[in-house]
Amino acid sequence: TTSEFEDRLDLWRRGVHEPPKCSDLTCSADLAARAQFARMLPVLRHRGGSTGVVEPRSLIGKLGEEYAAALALNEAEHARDCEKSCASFYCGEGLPDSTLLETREISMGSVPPEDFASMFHYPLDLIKVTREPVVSAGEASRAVALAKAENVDGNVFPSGKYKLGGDWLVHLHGTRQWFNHLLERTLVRNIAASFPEIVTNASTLRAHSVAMLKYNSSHPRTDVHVDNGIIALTFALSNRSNYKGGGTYFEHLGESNLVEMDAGHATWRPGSVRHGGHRVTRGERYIIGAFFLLSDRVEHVRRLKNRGSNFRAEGDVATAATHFKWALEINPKCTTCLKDLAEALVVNGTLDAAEGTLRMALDLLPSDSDALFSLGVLLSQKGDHRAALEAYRQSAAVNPDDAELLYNLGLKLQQVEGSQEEERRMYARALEADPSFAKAHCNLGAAYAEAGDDDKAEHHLVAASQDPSVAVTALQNLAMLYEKRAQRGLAGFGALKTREAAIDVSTAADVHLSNAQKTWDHLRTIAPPDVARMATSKLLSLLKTRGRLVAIADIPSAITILEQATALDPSDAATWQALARACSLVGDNVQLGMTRLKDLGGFAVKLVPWGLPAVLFAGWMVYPALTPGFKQSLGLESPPPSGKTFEFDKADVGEVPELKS
Ligand SMILES: O=C(O)CCC(=O)C(=O)O
Ligand SMILES: [Fe+2]
Repeated sequence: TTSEFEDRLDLWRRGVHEPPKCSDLTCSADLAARAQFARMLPVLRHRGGSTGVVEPRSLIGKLGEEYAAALALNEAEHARDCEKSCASFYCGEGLPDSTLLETREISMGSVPPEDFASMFHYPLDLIKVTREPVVSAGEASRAVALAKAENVDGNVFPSGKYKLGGDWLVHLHGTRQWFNHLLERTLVRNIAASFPEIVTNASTLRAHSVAMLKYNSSHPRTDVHVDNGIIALTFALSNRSNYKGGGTYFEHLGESNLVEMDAGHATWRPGSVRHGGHRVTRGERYIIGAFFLLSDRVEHVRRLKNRGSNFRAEGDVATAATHFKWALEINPKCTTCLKDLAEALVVNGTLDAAEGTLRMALDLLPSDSDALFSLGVLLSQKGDHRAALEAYRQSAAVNPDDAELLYNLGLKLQQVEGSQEEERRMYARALEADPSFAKAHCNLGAAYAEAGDDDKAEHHLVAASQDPSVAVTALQNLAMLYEKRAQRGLAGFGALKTREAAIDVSTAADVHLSNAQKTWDHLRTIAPPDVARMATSKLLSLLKTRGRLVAIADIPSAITILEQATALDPSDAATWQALARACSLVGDNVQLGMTRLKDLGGFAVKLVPWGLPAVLFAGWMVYPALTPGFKQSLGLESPPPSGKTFEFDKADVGEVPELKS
């Protein structure tokens, strides 16, 4: 029927070339899978999508001398990179008798390659996956062994915010030799044959940025990203039985369409398709990733964009934006250029223009989780929190275990919907994705503290306090948490009838107060001046409370504590008074207490109302003196003053603010 035909056509355009097998039971499942393919829409909308692409040199008249100079710089860089490639990697036509491998083809989605876009045509079935292995599994495993002998595992390899094991092949001499043979034997001719639109001759391929990468459960995945070359290769070296998870993830295809390859298989594709190494949960997965240049074609779009990013990194936003605009003049559908430009516009404060630019990127590539994330950040900055929440939600639907995204989503859920449980769930998911994510620890700790789950709150706040980026907020929350615990322990203290009971309760509460003291003290040493001042005043009031509380069981310790308080603030009369009382009780020797107090200096004489005979205070400290006045005089009728309001603070760490590209 027509609708079946359309379904199949949709699937085919998405690279699913074999129609779903339709027995009664599986048919509905296939349709459900197809429903997931709503990302298909832009392919239809942007059919014939390379319209507007312009030959770079033809723009010199319009864009002027600086642009012409930038193109010349691109050409010089390109020539240098090609030369460098041939110094390390095979440059030649490949063996003439190497047979062409059979591949299956998958659509790269709605947006053609960023460079030479007009040369490609829909359905853009440009992701090639081998149907037969390029080398045997045995040879692949020997290559890994060779690289291991060359210490490939000794290095950490960053991919955005994630890390993998692995190393560049230029550092692994033997492995590089093996790879070069492979280029010569099969890869060069096969890759060249896959892209007749742009590869004039197999000898124009120039490999660069070639690395062996290792995934395992501690280094599980890459960011979703684009590769830095017109053509990219992923070569699988481990059998699928060696690991769980893994595979190459293409964002426009979704998690249910991973490209999974056994050892010896490979995929090659345009570098600009958004993809990543999918999460490995067990075992080890080795691959080689390689990018290719074409010696007779300069990738002006990619090079302008990269140079713009370099200017951006140096803080020159205006020049960066000019480069992104130039790249967009050549190819208006360069989505990474649009995202980079949006970021530059945000820095310039032109938020509406930035939003328009981001929405153009999303119109071309609605499944771009980074563009959705950036839109969320942008809308949040514009104060449209509900729309920001929606953008984060959409981003999470595409990229469900991105730590920063889940974290921002958690914040926004709480802010917009007041949903504390959902908020905690998102922070917890962010920490599953990245257990060392300090902001998520900080806010999850605060969220648990708000919910009254003290143990979990303490665990996460302690973890966050180790990281300088959030330590100030985390320590503040942690100190308040300890005070809150002490305060809870002291509830009903005023009604206790025996000294023993009072000692039990106060000793238990003092564990928390002593933790709070250490925490405020730590905070004082690391915080900026205004927070340090606040921490000092908190510490002071805490010491006064502790002094009174500890005095019930242990007056000499109370004296030490109160002395610390007077040292912190010698102008506080009440502290001197409490110290005088405590001193006067040491060994029931009022005289000693008086002497001690005088020794402490002129302040005491000035501030303590000596009209009251110290001897009268003697009775105060001996619990129980059962009159309410007695307890009041200790300041223990009500909970400790330093912890009356608990507003756990998340605002300081805020949303992750960077727009991504
Ligand atoms: O591990 C994969 O499958 C993808 C790795 C990757 O991003 C690449 O080879 O460029
Ligand atoms: Fe990649």
